[in-house]
Amino acid sequence: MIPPGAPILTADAMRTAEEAVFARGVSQDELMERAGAAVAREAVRFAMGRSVLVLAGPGNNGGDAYVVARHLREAGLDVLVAASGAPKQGAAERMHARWKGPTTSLYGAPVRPVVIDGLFGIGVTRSLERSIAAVLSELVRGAEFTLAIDLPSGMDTDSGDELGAPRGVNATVALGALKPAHVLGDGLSRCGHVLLADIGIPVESAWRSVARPQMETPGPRTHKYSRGLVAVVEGAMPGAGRLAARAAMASGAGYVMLAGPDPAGPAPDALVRRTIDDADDLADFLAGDRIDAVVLGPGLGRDRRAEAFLRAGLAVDKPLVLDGDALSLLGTSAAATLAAREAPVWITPHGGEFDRMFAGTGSKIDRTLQAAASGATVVHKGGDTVIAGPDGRVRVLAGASPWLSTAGTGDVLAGLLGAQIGQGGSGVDPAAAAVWLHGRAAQLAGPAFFADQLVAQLPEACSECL
Ligand SMILES: NC(=O)C1=CN([C@@H]2O[C@H](COP(=O)(O)OP(=O)(O)OC[C@H]3O[C@@H](n4cnc5c(N)ncnc54)[C@H](O)[C@@H]3O)[C@@H](O)[C@H]2O)[C@H](O)CC1
Ligand SMILES: [K+]
Repeated sequence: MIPPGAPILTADAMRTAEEAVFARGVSQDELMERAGAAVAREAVRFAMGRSVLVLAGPGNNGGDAYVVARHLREAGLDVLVAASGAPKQGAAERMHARWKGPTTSLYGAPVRPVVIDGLFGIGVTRSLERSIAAVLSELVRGAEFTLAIDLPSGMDTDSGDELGAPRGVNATVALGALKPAHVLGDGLSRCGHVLLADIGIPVESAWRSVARPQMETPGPRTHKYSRGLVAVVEGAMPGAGRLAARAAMASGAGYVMLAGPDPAGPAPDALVRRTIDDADDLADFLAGDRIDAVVLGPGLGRDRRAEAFLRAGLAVDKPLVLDGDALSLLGTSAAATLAAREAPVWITPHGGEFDRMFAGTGSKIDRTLQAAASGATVVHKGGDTVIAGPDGRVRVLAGASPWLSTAGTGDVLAGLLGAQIGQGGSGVDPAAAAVWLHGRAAQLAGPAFFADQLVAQLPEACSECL
């Protein structure tokens, strides 16, 4: 679980926010006291009277750990601190001095049922030494419950890559804001439940975790066209287009049309079908006044006709979702092609498609932002779905159901996104709404579902947003 709608800050941005608080006259000691007290509140709840081992490192994460230890001891718990070298300066040294309970060295520490991990937080700059990683892992494995302060020790804060962090941390208290490591990559499995503690640091960020969207119940004057007409272009694999169309229908679109060479096959009667013979025909159809959004790519194919359909779609002056085969056809010229288009466009690549389209460096957030500089809003899918807009805004949905890894769920997302943009909205907002609905429908579908069953859960997911 990741707190929804929460700001995400890099390590540098967090330090800048922290500096601003110091500049207003709050001392480093005060901030560390707040951090330690916030973690201790959670730790007391989880410890339930069991004895606690607090791991304290050499920096400020260790400073927080000494504050936690003091509070837990005052709460009557049996607390032992295991230190990897005493902090030598600043607030951390003063918190160390205030600790009056027993201390042992990290290497001699006994296994205890509750572990508080305060070895390293956002200050990790390199992989943990093998001996430290090994003892940390052993203590966590031996514990019944482990709570990490800010981050599990041994995570790269900005990328979510593990640098020796243990497996098996049950919960992490993020201090002041989420960091990318709470929502990306290895962090998804290493942090456990993520709790966010407000320690009085005002944070501003264009990056946030995805929150439940607000949807509107149709009013008395609403009609099918005002709820958005979504045109889904069908291609070589008609089932994909039908899934996208049905997802749009089941998530609030007023009118959905399926257009292609042979738009037959099983689908609801409410789905309007339109036979399109060639790309010129498609261009004429898509130019129709009433169409609000176009979805192109699911099951499109990669032959010459598919290429011509893609060109026709790109030329249309309407909000456009490109998915699946359309992304493969864009290939390495994606950035240039998308930049040349003036009307809004969303692309929904999974990791493999993304890597074939864009180079880029840095974390998944950095790379997705670089791709969005093309002018497209990019929905970079995965266990950590990163949405980035050309305006620099980022939304991340972490920890969606792993059962989504089945054929057709991407087509469902493309259709959902078509319905969202057909109702207006620009950039990351409709994409975040579509991604939330997709993730929620997957939760509702439970295990071992297939894509059609995901569509069946969409009305229920929508009802939670009204
Ligand atoms: N977010 C806030 O505003 C607040 C954060 N607090 C806590 O402070 C830590 C960050 O503290 P910092 O001192 O910058 O870094 P760390 O404690 O994470 O570690 C620094 C320490 O460790 C050494 N080091 C780094 N990498 C390694 C390594 N691989 N192996 C061994 N040693 C390593 C480094 O040289 C330093 O000596 C943050 O996470 C919060 O927990 C505040 O207390 C409250 C405000
Ligand atoms: K830690």
